[in-house]
Order: sequence, then structure tokens, then C-alpha cells
Amino acid sequence: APQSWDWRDHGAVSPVKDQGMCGSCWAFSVTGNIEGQWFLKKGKLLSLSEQELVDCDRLDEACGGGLPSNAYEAIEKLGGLETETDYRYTGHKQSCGFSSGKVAAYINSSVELSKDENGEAGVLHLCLVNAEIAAWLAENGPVSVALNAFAMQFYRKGVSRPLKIFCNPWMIDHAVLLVGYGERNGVPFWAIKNSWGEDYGEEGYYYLYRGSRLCGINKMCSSAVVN
Ligand SMILES: CCC[C@@H](/C=C/S(=O)(=O)c1ccccc1)NC(=O)[C@H](Cc1ccccc1)NC(=O)N1CCC(N2CCOCC2)CC1
Repeated sequence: APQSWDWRDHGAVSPVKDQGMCGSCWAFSVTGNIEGQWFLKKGKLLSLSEQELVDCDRLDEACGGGLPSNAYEAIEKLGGLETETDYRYTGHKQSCGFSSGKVAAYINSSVELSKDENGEAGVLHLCLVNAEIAAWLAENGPVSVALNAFAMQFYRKGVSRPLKIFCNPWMIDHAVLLVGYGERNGVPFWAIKNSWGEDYGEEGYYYLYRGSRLCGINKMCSSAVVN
């Protein structure tokens, strides 16, 4: 994998969004991943609708939380995602207003990078080791990841390196988008697109120390597949 990589430099990342007072981080993580996949496979960067998932993804729980793996399945069943403009974000659950005629992007399947080929858990690869995530990311696009967000809540700038006791990798409670990795003054980092608005962190981004599988970032990596 390259020494450093950032999908923002390659046009595969839409502007930072704000989930507001709604626990819909899972939807933003998934739309961010699909925006990247769609851009890389179809050449167009779209801003896709999280509200469609909040209102219409019955496998998840709207502002009460969700799982990217459920969301990919729901998007396949629905037939795709409308754009942010066509199905705009309100930050609370409404009745489903999805119309298949307005689908702007679709997915063919999804991959859990934390499982082996036939989807069994246990054989962790492609996500467990940092070099594997970096290689997969540089090759295939931004990755949906989940992590313990405790340290994120107190983050302002720089490379965050919380003590493990403040970032229990088994207490994962937030879903975000991994867009790149690199080094700052010799400190390796992951570049993470958050969904708490542009005022959060560094222009809406969180930079997490890339080492020793901090905050559980290696546990739930996934991506949609667009053919
Ligand atoms: C109230 C939900 C908040 C929301 C978004 C986070 S947030 O609001 O951005 C935030 C996170 C941390 C600190 C502060 C703010 N979190 C989630 O959606 C998290 C994201 C996540 C966690 C773990 C693994 C993968 C993804 N998911 C969840 O909270 N859930 C996952 C699905 C679960 N269902 C239970 C019933 O059976 C079906 C599944 C409900 C809870």
C-alpha cells in the first residue's frame, strides 16, 4: 500500500454533513461509502440521502441507531438511494417517501472486511491488520468503519491518541467513514470523516493515531460493491 493516501485528493468524498440530534451516524457512514464507490465506478460524485435510510430502512432503528451491514441490505431491497437534494435530511424519522423512479445510485452487494470469504466471522482479514485496511482502502475507496467514539467527543485537532482505557475496542458505538491515512511529523494517522458538522474537529474530520487497533477501528470495516 502507498505510504499515505487520501480519497479527498481524488474527488471521491462529498462535503462533511451534520446528523444533528439524531443517532443516524450509521446512515452517514453508509452513504459516504456508497458515494465513494459510485464515484470510482461511475465517475460521478453524488451526495446521497441519509433520510431515505432513516425513514425507509426497516432493518435499522432510524435515530435510535443502526448497523451498516443492515443498511446495505435495505438499500439492495429498496433498489438504491436518492440524492440528498431529492430526499433531504430532516434529522427525525418520517414516513418513507422513497420513489424508485428517483434512484440516483444503486449497489450490487456489500463486503464485510472483517470476515473471511464465505462471510464466516472468526477469520479476520482485510480489516484486522492496519496494513490490510490501508491496502484495501487505497485500492477500493473509502471504508465504512465503526469505533468507540468516546475520545472523538473531546477531540479538537491534531492526531488523537487516547489511552486504551478511554477507548475500549469492545465498546463500539459510532459509525464513520475512513477516507485516508498518512503521517504527521512521523505520527501515523487514520483520516476519518465524521457526521457532526464542519465545526467538529479539523473541518469535520477526526485524525486517529494509526496503531495498535485503537478504539476498535479494525473490528467492523465494510463497503458496498458497485459493479
Ligand atoms: C443512538 C445511536 C447512536 C448512533 C450514532 C452515533 S452518534 O450519535 O454519532 C454518537 C456516537 C457516540 C458518541 C456520541 C454520539 N450509533 C449507532 O447507530 C451505532 C453504530 C454502530 C455501533 C456498533 C457497531 C456498528 C455500528 N449502532 C447502534 O447504536 N445500534 C446498532 C444496532 C442495534 N440494533 C439492536 C436491535 O437489533 C438490531 C440491531 C441498535 C443499536
